[in-house]
Amino acid sequence: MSETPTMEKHSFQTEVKQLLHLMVHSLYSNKEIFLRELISNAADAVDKLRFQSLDNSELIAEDPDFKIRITTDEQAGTLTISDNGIGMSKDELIANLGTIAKSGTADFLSKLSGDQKKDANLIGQFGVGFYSGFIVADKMTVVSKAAGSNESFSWSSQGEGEFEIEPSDKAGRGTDIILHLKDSEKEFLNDWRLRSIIGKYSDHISVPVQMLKPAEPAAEGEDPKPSTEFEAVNKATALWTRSKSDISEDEYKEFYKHISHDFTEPMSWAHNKVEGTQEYTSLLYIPKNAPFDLWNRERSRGVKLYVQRVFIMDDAEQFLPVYLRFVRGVLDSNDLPLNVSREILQDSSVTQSLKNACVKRILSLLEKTAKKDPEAYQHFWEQFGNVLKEGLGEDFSNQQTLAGLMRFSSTHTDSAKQDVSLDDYVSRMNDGQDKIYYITADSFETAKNSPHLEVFRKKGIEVLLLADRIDEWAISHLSDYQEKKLVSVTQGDLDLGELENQEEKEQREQLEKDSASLIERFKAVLGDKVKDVKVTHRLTDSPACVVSSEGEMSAQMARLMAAAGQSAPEIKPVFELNPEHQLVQHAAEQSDAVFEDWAMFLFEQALLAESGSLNDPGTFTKRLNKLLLAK
Ligand SMILES: Nc1ncnc2c1ncn2[C@@H]1O[C@H](COP(=O)(O)OP(=O)(O)OP(=O)(O)O)[C@@H](O)[C@H]1O
Repeated sequence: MSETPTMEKHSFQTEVKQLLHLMVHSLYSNKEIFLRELISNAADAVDKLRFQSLDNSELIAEDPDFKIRITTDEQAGTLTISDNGIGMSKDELIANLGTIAKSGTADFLSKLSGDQKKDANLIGQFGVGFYSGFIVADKMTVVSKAAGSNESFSWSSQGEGEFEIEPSDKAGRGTDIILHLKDSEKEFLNDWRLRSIIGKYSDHISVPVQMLKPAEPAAEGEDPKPSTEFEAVNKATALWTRSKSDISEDEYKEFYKHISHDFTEPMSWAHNKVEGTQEYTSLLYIPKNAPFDLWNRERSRGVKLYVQRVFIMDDAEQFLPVYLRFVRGVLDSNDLPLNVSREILQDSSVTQSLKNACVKRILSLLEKTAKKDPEAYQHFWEQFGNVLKEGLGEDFSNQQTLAGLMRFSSTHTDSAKQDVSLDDYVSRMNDGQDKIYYITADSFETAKNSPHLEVFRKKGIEVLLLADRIDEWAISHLSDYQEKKLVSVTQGDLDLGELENQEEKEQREQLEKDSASLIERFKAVLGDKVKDVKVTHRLTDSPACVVSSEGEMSAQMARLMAAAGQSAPEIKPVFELNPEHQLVQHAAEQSDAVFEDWAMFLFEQALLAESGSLNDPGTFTKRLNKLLLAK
């Protein structure tokens, strides 16, 4: 007995519902992009089947010519995008067209403010994809038959809460996307309008996109006969295979949108054909804006891999390091086998040398942009700088190039904007200065106002102000730049070398001698709370500060580890005292009992300035009040 065909109703995942709603409203002014997205999906489906058919030619035996067809039905008010690609099973229809797999989506959507919800660029970050059909359609039907299967299914929805799925009787493999156009969107039935959109968005797709030939002009007294023959309306050559000089900027931009599903234009790209011992073509793009899930080091990344023009896989991450996870592009190799798998890629020496080449191209593209268009580079830095910083610790062979691409805040402007390069810094170094000084802190304000900077400010020595979470880790991997050591101003003994003159050195030594007994008094009170107590050379206006010892983990790093739930070693600071400061002199005049309060107070105050918090703020406040009231 044959089973009765049954219709099932399913609900969209909550995120899909939210996204659908936002998309229809925010992208309305760019509504024609739905066609680009659906043709793009159709081309991907063809690419996937072409790849599978390398192993199993049976899959395409009955219909070997890949194509995408766009047809309209004026009376029904429908526009259909058909492909003879890989198709979808019932389960795939439910999973692919009912959920969004990207992690972090719900979180991202819930954080959007009212204005952001209307921002096409933000919504566009998602890769608008299939759901964009609902911008112009009040109902979508998807009829699909997976390659190699006898069953086909029809999925349909009005783009609200639910979709329906039922068996269907589609003849050949592949997918038909049928858009039931809204009354206001009937312009998309117009042959000329469709051809112009396809020309604009889909020329570079290697699969032919076909439409019916225009009707033959009728002989006198007869009705024009509608054509039944199809013709390709796009160029149908893969963009990267064409020569650079034949490709317009707009074509490059459109191709980026096709491969990235990004709604905005790329910042820049590098297209290279390489012949010789290795033969490959790479077309790599740097996006303009960061996707919402850039922070996620596990997000899908990498390039689209082709071997001899045949699509092999999406997101081939072997060709780009994690710190370049924002790069999109295509790599077409002549040296890899067609049956290459992710496992083979992992161990292949071809992969390694292609990866090195891709990294070099991206870094030199960034260098070029930084030089030629500092404003664009600044925007890039604000979007991707923190990801690029990961490279300092992960890619030692390109570390110096990466360091040159970094941008920092510094005491030169005291602005939170990160626009100082190490080259800028080096070019401004004082006579006799042989080190690059930096400070790391939890926030820009803490860094900027840190007492550790006093002597540097007094002497006009620039210090880089580092306050991003990753900075401490990243900078700890960079020991020097252009043979200049990078030195933290909160770590180790401060040695200003030639920046200090003979007279200053002598004064300092004298002060150290004169303060020996005071230092001992402080040591007696602070005991094992500190590693040591010393006379400072860093401070001019503050009474005291804490520093960490050279070679030891910095306090900032220990805090980051603790915040990340890791066990960090207990770090005892070195307490540095400014004996010339009035408060320290006042403390020195007190009896031992009162001096104890002063010593503790000065110590805790220094901790506070350095870290922004104290373990026991209550006792600190009580002590402070007591000292304020003391006669
Ligand atoms: N014509 C088609 N043939 C086969 N599968 C398709 C087709 N259109 C869509 N799909 C499947 O549905 C999935 C979801 O499509 P959708 O356009 O929403 O997102 P996407 O293409 O994966 O990525 P993005 O969100 O970046 O656009 C695709 O990944 C694909 O598996």
